[in-house]
Amino acid sequence: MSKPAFLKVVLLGDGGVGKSSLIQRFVSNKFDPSLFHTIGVEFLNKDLEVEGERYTLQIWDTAGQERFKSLRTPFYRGSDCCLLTYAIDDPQSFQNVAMWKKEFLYYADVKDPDNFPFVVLGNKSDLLEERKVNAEEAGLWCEQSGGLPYFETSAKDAVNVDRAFVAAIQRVAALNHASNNMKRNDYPVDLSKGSSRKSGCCS
Ligand SMILES: Nc1nc2c(ncn2[C@@H]2O[C@H](COP(=O)(O)OP(=O)(O)OP(=O)(O)O)[C@@H](O)[C@H]2O)c(=O)[nH]1
Repeated sequence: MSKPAFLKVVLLGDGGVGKSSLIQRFVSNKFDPSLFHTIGVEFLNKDLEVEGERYTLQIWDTAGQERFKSLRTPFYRGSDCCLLTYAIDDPQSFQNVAMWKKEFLYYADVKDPDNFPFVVLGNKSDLLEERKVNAEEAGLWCEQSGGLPYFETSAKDAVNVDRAFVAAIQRVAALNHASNNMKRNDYPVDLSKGSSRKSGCCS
């Protein structure tokens, strides 16, 4: 059996939007309402299978508070995907999603920023009464930012958390598949170049 593919996943977003809680829900299926702010960065691993492929995810939880910026940014490099998180009861955290995307792209130094697999999460969807960011507005922003997948999640009630992580993996897989296809599509072109060179040389 082939080894699982290793993917580094990083969660970014303002302090208190629920990044640690989402990871805890996804990895351990638990919710701890007394979680305290993350200091710096931490990571957890999770193995799972998506569409017949095995993956080991290394999920990086970062501290969203501004004072921890210099501690978290060195860990963005080498990420395969990034979950940009806000809380639906916190409009400032939604405004800051663009800033988080920019910060990630600046420090992660990715090859193809326009096609990097981001997924956007509007967390705390259980707080319906306190909602201040509507789903349409968030969906529109994602659409205008290159068609980023968007999920409203609740780490508390276990809503859409698995789906969001799986969507992130599928996005990475689709992009890898597209680039492999591109390499395969290049192949006949190279061959034909080779054969024309060859014929040039020998005629
Ligand atoms: N109602 C509700 N509360 C949540 C949810 N997710 C997290 N919380 C609460 O929000 C608070 C902050 O959650 P954390 O997971 O620590 O947030 P964080 O984004 O990791 O915060 P930093 O470590 O400071 O960056 C905690 O009190 C959580 O219990 C959710 O889906 N619904």
